[in-house]
Amino acid sequence: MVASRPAGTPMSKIERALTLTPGGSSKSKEEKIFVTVRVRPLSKKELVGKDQAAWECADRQTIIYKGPPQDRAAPTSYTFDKVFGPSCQTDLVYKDGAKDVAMSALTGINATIFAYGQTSSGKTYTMRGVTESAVCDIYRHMENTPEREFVIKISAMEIYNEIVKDLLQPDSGSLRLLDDPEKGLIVEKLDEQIAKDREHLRHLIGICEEQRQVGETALNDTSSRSHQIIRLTVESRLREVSGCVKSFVANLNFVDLAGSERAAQTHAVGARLKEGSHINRSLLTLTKVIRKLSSEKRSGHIPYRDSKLTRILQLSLGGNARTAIICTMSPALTHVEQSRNTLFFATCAKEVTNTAKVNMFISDKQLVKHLQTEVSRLEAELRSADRVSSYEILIMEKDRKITQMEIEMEELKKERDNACSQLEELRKKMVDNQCGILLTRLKRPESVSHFLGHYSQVKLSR
Ligand SMILES: Nc1ncnc2c1ncn2[C@@H]1O[C@H](COP(=O)(O)OP(=O)(O)OP(=O)(O)O)[C@@H](O)[C@H]1O
Repeated sequence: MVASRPAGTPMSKIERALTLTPGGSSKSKEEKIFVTVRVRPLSKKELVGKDQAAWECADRQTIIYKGPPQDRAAPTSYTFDKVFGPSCQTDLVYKDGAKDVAMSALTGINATIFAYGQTSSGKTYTMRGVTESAVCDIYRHMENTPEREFVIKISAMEIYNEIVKDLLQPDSGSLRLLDDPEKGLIVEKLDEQIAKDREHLRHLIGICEEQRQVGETALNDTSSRSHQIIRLTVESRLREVSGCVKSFVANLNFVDLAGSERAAQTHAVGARLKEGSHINRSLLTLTKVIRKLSSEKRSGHIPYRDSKLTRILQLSLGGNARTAIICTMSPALTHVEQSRNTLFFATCAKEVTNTAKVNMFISDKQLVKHLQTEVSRLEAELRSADRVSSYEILIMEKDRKITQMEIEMEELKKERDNACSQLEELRKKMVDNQCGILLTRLKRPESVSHFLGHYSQVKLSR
């Protein structure tokens, strides 16, 4: 069975793909997107402006509005898989909100961690920590699993004004998205590098972050103006196995989205305003996709193709991946409208179901080796089959001869029986003839004594 390659994996050595569970059957697991909300502390600016904290985490899953009364229709309480308050460290956000999903990539399951929220709500702050922790855990797992050989590759892109750029090769210009019927979506010419070790991977991630478009807005001095996707491709296979070696291959995406706010709130003009419209187009499509996927009847057109962001992340939105979304928000009362938008997005996202599979691949090299072994085995089988069939022909020939002989014997028996009955008749006739002759003679008296002697002889002979 040939399966599609994880979307966006650059053209690599993997050409043929199997989508199988480790047990061998092709199974997929349905699972809702794991949605968490992180509320950051009030910022210096907010404190100076005497802003008020309008949100509180009531327990580990519920966030409640505790500001002055507002629109009656607006909910005052929201429930998610986890909520993290202002005092929560990123370590815990990672452990409870992303680790389980991220580590799936080590067993061949595509995984994506998103950060969604308005500008300055803490997306980049959160994603940096989450990525760092995930990298540590990946290398720890590799060290603790010596029986498997791992290869970690990294590629990274940003979507800025609906243009896809390579963060590892900033001079490569705008990259095209191609739809491959077998491999899924491909980001053409996207550079992919093999991480030699943990430090090298950290270094490459650092390069990506430096390259990202940032700008100053009214809400954030170093606001990320683009959507950033750092993609780790995790390949692994057992070191010592004979026969066909299947590898686990999965993508692990760390997605730091641009701010979800309205342009007016950032007082954007000129370039920032243009960015805002493009950012919002991508985020608007993301929201539409999430809303459509979360609706009860999921049928109908899902507008993945309306933005680059949703095309690239299609698998993570209702497809073959496990996904966690960390929604970040400011506790400030002044941002309550944006925070409610974020919570509405999070509410829809938690209704989206993904169907993740274990992705197993056989490289061309491995496949050729396996096929050669298989051909040799079949040839040997064929040779022994030849020997078996020559014996079978011999036995069939003998059987045929036996049947022929049986038929001949049957005919011979019949012939013998016929001959016997003819002989009997002949004898009868002979006796009758002799009796006739004797009766004629009996009419002459001199012959009586001769007849009696002869008659006793005939009787004796019968
Ligand atoms: N949980 C937190 N604890 C302490 N400081 C935080 C937290 N979250 C964010 N910050 C601080 O708030 C500021 C804005 O955060 P960050 O840049 O991560 O926001 P963002 O959502 O990525 O914004 P943008 O969309 O504009 O890029 C930064 O100075 C960051 O250090």
